[in-house]
Amino acid sequence: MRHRDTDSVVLWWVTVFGDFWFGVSWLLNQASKLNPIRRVPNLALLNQRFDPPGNGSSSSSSQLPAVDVFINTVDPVDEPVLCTMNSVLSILATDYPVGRHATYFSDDGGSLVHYEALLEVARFAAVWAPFCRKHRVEPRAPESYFAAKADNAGPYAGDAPAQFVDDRRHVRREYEEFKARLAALFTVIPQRSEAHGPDSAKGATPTFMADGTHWPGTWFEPAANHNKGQHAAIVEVVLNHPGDEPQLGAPASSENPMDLSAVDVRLPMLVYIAREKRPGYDHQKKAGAMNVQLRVSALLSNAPFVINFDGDHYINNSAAFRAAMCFMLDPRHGEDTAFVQFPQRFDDVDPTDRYSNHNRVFFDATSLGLNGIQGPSYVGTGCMFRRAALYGADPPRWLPPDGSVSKQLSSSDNDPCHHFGNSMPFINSIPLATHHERPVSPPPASPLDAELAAVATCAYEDGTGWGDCVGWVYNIATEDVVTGFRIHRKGWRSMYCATEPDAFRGTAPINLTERLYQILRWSGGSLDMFFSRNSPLLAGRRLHPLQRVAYANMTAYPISAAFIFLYDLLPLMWLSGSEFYIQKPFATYAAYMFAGIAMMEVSGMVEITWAGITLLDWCRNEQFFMVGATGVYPAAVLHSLLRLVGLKGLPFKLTAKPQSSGAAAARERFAEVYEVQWAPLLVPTVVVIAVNVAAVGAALGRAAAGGWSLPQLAATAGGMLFNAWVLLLLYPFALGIMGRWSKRPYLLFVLLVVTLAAIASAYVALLPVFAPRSVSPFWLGFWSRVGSSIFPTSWRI
Ligand SMILES: O=c1ccn([C@@H]2O[C@H](COP(=O)(O)OP(=O)(O)O[C@H]3O[C@H](CO)[C@@H](O)[C@H](O)[C@H]3O)[C@@H](O)[C@H]2O)c(=O)[nH]1
Ligand SMILES: [Mn+2]
Repeated sequence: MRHRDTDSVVLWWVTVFGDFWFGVSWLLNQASKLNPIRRVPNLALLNQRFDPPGNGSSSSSSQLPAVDVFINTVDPVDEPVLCTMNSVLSILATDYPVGRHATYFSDDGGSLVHYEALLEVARFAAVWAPFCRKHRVEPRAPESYFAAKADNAGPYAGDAPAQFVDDRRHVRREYEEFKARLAALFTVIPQRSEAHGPDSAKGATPTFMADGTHWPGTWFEPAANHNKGQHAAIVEVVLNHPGDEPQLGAPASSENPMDLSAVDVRLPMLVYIAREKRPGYDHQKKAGAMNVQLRVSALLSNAPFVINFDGDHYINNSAAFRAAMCFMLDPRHGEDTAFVQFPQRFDDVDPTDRYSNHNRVFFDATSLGLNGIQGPSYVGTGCMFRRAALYGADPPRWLPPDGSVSKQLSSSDNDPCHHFGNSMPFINSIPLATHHERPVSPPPASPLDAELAAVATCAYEDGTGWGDCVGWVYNIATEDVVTGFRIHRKGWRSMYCATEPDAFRGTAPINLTERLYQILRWSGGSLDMFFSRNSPLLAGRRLHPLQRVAYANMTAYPISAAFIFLYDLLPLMWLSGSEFYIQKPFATYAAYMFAGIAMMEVSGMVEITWAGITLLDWCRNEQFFMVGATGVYPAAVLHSLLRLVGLKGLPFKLTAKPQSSGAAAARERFAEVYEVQWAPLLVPTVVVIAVNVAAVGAALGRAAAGGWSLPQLAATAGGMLFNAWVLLLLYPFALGIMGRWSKRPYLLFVLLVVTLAAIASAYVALLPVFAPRSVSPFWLGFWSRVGSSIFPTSWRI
């Protein structure tokens, strides 16, 4: 490399360094894809060994280990209660031995609506779960089940085809009534409280439960000790442990037209939890909620396995728990497997997936690459854990020959990581949680109410290892990636499990601004992790070297954006009109560059073809990375810098959920795609678009004014390719800020042409004033944008 111009030496270094960084990240990115592995669970073998046929899900002789299911929500309105309750129903009806799974519902809003909705769920599930078992219907979330077209339903799989149509009609009616009762909760509860009248002593209107007592959680009219950030801990068992013996239902009768005489009608255990909230405490959002679930469930059912998902995700394939068990119980790697991650799949994403919500490249290619190393990262939902691994145990393969996981966890040395808090029943439960052969705990003999509330208080975790080396990790926006990492660095492995049909499905933000806030949280959290004690660079030797590389890439990727952003703004210099000189790329350089681009594109193609992803998915991924890189990732870098100097960083918010209640049916589908919500986060990308459009317009003007020789024109055209490329990558963003107009995308092109013409003529008019004699720094863009335009990303965007 030769460089003769001293004027632009700083820029020269920036681009050299930037391109070097892109090259290195590309190479590192490839490193984690060297050994992609797709593993398929063998359900037949699992059932044969642990749940012999003939017994079905009603078996009491099943040897399948117990599972505690965690589900989280915050607010019955922001996260529509119907959607959340559908998730709960899909769990209660799932195909797993009824006595061997228990559901822990965490309500961070402390709302009576959620509690009473669960009571309604318990009532409706008495019809729904037996119906699903009898006719083996899928999916077992009623809203999705009834919404599916009959021709998508697949062949009938149950034992009573003759009764199916009648039963389905009956259950559908019941479901409609259930929905009406759910919707009514928002009026019934305030009316009930109104009827009781205000509490004269406190001067507030309490929210009353059906039995006439005060609800200990949040009140409709918040009062001291009864608002969202301040209320007592509540743990209520909604459905108790059903016992291990199957209970057949009643034959059809006039009251109950569904014949259940051959169906197990038990329902699995269901528990409502609202952890204590106190002002001044950092409640650690979802991670804090799940650590409470971990302790409460330990006291009640203490299953050796835990599966967690978000309130807006439901079980779409009721064999999901069994599929995960195939990996956990596998004699080859099973006992060293800490978690089994399923891909996240989404309903209700607009058909063209404008903002890459499906993240196909990450879920269908990258994750398989990781699966061939030490395993996929944890992505927050649809993941089954080994409880002992969450408690901070070492995997068996790293234990001394005479050690065992349970021995290690119960050794109470002074290690703060073995400090689980001071609940003796909890501490006693720890060694038991490692034996998965153990049948599920019977319901506790002595009343545990006080203990249950105690482990759900804020103060319980003070001075313990919770949030640090026990449970889900705190003080970070992406508790998921870092929690998975903490487990990997101990030497555990994880498994990736994609099933057909999808194991879980959920909702995703399809509005541009919401989506950008989501990736801001992810990228900011990831970068925080990179600069924290949990940095992949600081992990010990138990972390596989390639896994370390993958984690480094997965957490440091926002840094690349700093360069991309800069490159995208380079045309600005040329617009300034002052003299500027940059060396042209010489022929050999250009040849290498094009060969490099071709190689990267081809390897990308091979990758997506192997993974079975469509070209559109891939383009969306590239496009959305560029959208992120121009606004969100620089913001994430800023956030991390603020945190590094001890400031608070950016605030992160709950991802908005599609509001499916009420008039939704009448409303247009995917309406959120067309909503424009202005936010500062949008501005940098708008600037990049403006700069690139202006640069192209100015170049056209210059060409029209006859300011260039033919070779110069050709060179400019070459440089403009890259402006066009940037604009093409930002196309979804441009559609996003057009709002409803984006229903007619051709308008965007009309607008583009008009703008270009306007800028070109303005430039021609102004040319005599500024009279630049410069050589186009498109050259700069030309060679330095090599990296930015093709920098591939396969991380979660
Ligand atoms: O104080 C809180 C905040 C959130 N949540 C729950 O956490 C889940 C995820 O929150 P959401 O705002 O929906 O985030 P998403 O962007 O949809 O979540 C993705 O990204 C998160 C990491 O940032 C992961 O934890 C999630 O599993 C993953 O789906 C939801 O069920 C919430 O109810 C709580 O329980 N308490
Ligand atoms: Mn979500």
